[in-house]
Amino acid sequence: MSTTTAPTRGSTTAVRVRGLNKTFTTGGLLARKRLQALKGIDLDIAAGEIVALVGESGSGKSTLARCIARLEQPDSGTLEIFGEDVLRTQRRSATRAYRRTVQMVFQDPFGSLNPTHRVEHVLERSLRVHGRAGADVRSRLVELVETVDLDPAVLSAFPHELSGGQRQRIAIARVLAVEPEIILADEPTSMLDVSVRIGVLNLLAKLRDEHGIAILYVTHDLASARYLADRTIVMHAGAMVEGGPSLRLLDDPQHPYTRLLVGAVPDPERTAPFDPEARAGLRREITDWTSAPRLQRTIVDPTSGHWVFAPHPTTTQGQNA
Ligand SMILES: Nc1ncnc2c1ncn2[C@@H]1O[C@H](COP(=O)(O)OP(=O)(O)OP(=O)(O)O)[C@@H](O)[C@H]1O
Repeated sequence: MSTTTAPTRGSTTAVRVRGLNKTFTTGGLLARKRLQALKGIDLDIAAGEIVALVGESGSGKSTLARCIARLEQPDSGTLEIFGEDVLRTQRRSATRAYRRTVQMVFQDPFGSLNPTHRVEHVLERSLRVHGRAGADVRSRLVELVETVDLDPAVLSAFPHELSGGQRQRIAIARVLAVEPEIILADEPTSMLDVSVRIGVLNLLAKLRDEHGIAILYVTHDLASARYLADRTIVMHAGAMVEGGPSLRLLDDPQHPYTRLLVGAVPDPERTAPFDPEARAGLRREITDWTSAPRLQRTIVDPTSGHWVFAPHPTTTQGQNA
């Protein structure tokens, strides 16, 4: 893709994940522990779509993004990028060719930019490394910083001379220099001041709308998922428990874990307070749901595609009455 052209992939599926599992082994010989970070993940992201992945810390969001970025190797499952089964066809993880299509934006705009180089150098290097620099490098650099809504004057600045929000925009410009079709944004605004977060979210929306980029947006922040993402998927303990169009899902959460997350968001319009007892009740319900003998993906609303991973009706009789 070019940063100036409209979407080219139409409604194609950019990312298709099926049955992805990932286990981490930690500790020494005598205290070895295995942790299943991802349990049978299925996920589709269309070109020109933003999907938010929400859930508490440790639920597996980053691990999933890193598996799609091929920074982690899953134990099993398939990962298709525009229909290509990449775990089979591209044995080596995260090759340069792969990174031309799939790019990751990280949380920390400080850590991701080399402090000793001017912005111009950082962006130019990305263009050259990925073979995207032509004779018109200078105009390409200007175009890149303008795409992320910065003034071309920033090209001569060092990272430390920029604000956090400007730095994250430069990190995104560097990603765009590669002309990716898929961006995995792992908490891209969590280290930024609240006042500049919305600008970065709007930039991601612009990349979806004007450039047709498929975006996986990993966040703790349900309000930003509601604002930005076409669909939201909730992860709990390595599994996807509920998903659907963001507004619908967050307005009518079904899974007790989603209800717990939604209930924890401050809401001046809520009449009843979200008290500790209600929270404890939801925690008990989560345990009942997740330990049910038979769980199934249940469609909540066929029109919107809102679904929840719920106990099979025949297994819940007598529970949670
Ligand atoms: N390299 C690793 N080695 C061992 N365990 C890991 C590794 N990476 C992640 N984990 C574990 O896998 C689980 C999922 O972690 P992950 O970072 O994906 O969660 P997360 O939902 O992204 O959390 P956060 O929002 O805090 O980033 C956690 O229990 C974490 O400790």
